[in-house]
Amino acid sequence: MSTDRELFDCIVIGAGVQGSFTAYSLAKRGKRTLLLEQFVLPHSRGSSHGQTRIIRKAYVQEFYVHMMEECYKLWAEVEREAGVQLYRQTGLLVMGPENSESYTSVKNTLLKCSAPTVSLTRENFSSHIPNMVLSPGNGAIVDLTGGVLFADRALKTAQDQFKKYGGVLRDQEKVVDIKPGAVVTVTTLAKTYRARSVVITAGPWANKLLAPTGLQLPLEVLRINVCYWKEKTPGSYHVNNRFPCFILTEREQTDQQIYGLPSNEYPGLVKICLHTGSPTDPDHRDRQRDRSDVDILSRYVSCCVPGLDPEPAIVESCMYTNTPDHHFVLDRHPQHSNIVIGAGFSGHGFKFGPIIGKLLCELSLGEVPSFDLSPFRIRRFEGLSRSAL
Ligand SMILES: Cc1cc2nc3c(=O)[nH]c(=O)nc-3n(C[C@H](O)[C@H](O)[C@H](O)COP(=O)(O)OP(=O)(O)OC[C@H]3O[C@@H](n4cnc5c(N)ncnc54)[C@H](O)[C@@H]3O)c2cc1C
Ligand SMILES: O=C(O)[C@@H]1CCCC=N1
Repeated sequence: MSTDRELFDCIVIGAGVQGSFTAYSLAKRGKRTLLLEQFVLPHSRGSSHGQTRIIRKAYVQEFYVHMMEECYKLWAEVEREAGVQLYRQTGLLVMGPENSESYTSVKNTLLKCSAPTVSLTRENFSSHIPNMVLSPGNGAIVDLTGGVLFADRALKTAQDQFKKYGGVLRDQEKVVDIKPGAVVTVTTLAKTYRARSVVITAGPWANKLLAPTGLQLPLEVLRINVCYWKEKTPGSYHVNNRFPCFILTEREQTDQQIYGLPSNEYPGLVKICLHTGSPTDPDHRDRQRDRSDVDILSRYVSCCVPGLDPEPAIVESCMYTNTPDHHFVLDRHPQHSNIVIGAGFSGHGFKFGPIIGKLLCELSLGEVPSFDLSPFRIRRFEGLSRSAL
């Protein structure tokens, strides 16, 4: 096994959205950065593939709204820098039982943070949102900043800009060992590399990568069925027909959320998914075929999105990596401060890519992060994370 002679400032492991934006931030700041990816790029085996993701300010927690305030600016900066469009504003319709905690807390946070919104009534709902039914007892508010991120394009843009700033991207190089130290040694199936710091952004593989460093986080990997539903009348759910992204904060007194995006990637097909799935091993994702969520979605489509065929036309796979509280992990390794971890994005991390990249870059350079990271610390899992050291 050969050893690369260069000493990198930082090695980022995993070229999903978080690793790609971390590497981009480091290279933009002039740091010698190596980005390692186990698969040939682009690939559809992790969490960042697919053409679209929702971007929004609509959150229960104010800290996410404040992060997004900066993140919208960072998305616009990348768009300008690369000369590509990554965001399309559609508005995000938030619906939920009018007096429920899940709905009122999102609504109150949006209003408290002065995010631009429009509150809808039962009377004016259908004139604003065509072809959708507001369930009895549900309220509706539109987060006007909500919209679609062109995900595959965003990922490629982050990687291309990283390379433009002088970064080194090696795909098809699976990392098999990390040796902590003042200089960290990273071994792939092809080579050994050395760096002053390492950032682990390995998505569903985070715990496999952390094992040699003696740390295990309480992460649960879920396989998600990504369902696309056919319009009965072509174009009726297209953004050009004012159809927004939407989130239903809870369904029939369960804590399950349903979300959707206007037809875009497949002509005439609308993406509507359940915000949960079934436990899986990322190396054996396709072994398991639980479709109970598809039945739940079929019933929802029949009653509330009546202009769609209630059988999915396409079902694809993706993975979530969930923490117990569904908040991210953005922290230094408890025993090795030059190993930084970005993990547990819990099915809602894409929209934060540029700001997470900036924050992980700051952590890896030993700086005080420009945002309060206390909600994202590893020590909140005390008793749940395992350290072998
Ligand atoms: C169906 C679905 C819908 C979603 N919708 C939204 C949404 O609307 N809005 C939103 O904001 N977020 C959404 N998300 C969440 C978002 O996509 C994820 O939070 C985000 O993509 C996580 O990125 P990541 O970089 O952490 O992980 P990944 O994209 O999985 O990247 C990790 C990378 O590390 C690589 N890797 C792992 N192990 C190794 C190794 N040993 N050596 C080298 N490389 C390695 C992997 O191959 C992979 O490329 C959704 C997710 C899914 C699955
Ligand atoms: O993060 C998002 O916006 C989406 C939609 C709601 C559930 C999870 N992902």
